[in-house]
Amino acid sequence: MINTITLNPSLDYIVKVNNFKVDELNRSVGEQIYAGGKGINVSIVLKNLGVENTALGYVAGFTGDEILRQIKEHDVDCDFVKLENGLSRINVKLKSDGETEINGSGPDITEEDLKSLYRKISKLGKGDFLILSGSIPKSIPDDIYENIMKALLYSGVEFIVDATKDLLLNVLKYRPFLIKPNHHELAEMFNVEIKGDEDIIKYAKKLQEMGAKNVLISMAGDGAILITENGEALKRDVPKGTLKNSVGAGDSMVAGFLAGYLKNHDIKEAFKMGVATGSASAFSEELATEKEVNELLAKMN
Ligand SMILES: Nc1ncnc2c1ncn2[C@@H]1O[C@H](COP(=O)(O)OP(=O)(O)OP(=O)(O)O)[C@@H](O)[C@H]1O
Ligand SMILES: O=P(O)(O)OC[C@@]1(O)O[C@H](CO)[C@@H](O)[C@@H]1O
Repeated sequence: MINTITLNPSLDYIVKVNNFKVDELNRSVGEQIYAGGKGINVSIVLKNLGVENTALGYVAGFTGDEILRQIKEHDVDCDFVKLENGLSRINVKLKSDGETEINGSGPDITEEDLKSLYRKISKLGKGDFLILSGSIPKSIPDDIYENIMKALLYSGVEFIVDATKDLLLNVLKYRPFLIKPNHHELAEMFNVEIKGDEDIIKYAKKLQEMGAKNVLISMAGDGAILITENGEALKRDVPKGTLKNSVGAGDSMVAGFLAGYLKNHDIKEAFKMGVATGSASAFSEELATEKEVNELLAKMN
């Protein structure tokens, strides 16, 4: 069983504005609304790649209803805790000359809601993967990811964690199967300036020493570096293509990596599939489809 947890899902409101100007009325030239949040994106891409999985987390209000409707439209199983109050957030992704994002803070989650989530994950066991992705709402204690992993420590569940700063650093002792910070997040975690691949490898290896089994550092259009469980450092460039929408590229990479790994447990194939899937999403308005991923895979060595 593969499960994703999105503690703070969103509706991503993608709005395109030509020559956006602050302090003026801008009119959009295109708008889309997609269910988002990192774990949900991972779930949708896994499903697109033929990997059955269940999306877990919290939803609230009419925005939560729309998030669930869209997840079901993607044919992804879901088992969210529905909050009694508040609204799932709307995250604004403004596309003009560059990409500007405003992510909401999300609804309040009570002790009882937390217990409901723990009840759902208590059924997981050996051979299952649990993907913990994204930020956590302010009302949840910030050791939630490590507590979830601690609760499942002897269950045999493998964890994938895509989070930043302490949220990520604090789970390393529970030996996640995979972590995927981007190179900016890596620099931020060690409070250093990263000047090139050598620095990336050096600090990624530190994360491995702290407990992570496989460390995948994404670098947007510059590809990715993987430190495998046996300490090998691998680098991949991205395939050629035109950037259309990078929102969810990192989540797609995580989904692609896992889908690739599940085929025959070959970590190099997983890496290749991760890069192809991240790029396929970056080259598409929506999240990558299997066809788009296969087209890029065919172009990669
Ligand atoms: N401009 C791009 N061109 C080609 N591939 C890209 C581009 N941006 C992202 N990708 C692909 O997606 C992967 C993950 O991208 P990135 O490093 O931006 O992740 P991220 O910061 O977690 O992204 P996000 O938070 O937007 O989902 C990259 O390693 C690459 O394979
Ligand atoms: O606020 P978080 O949880 O860090 O990130 C949320 C988010 O930006 O991540 C996804 C892209 O990776 C989007 O679908 C979503 O809006």
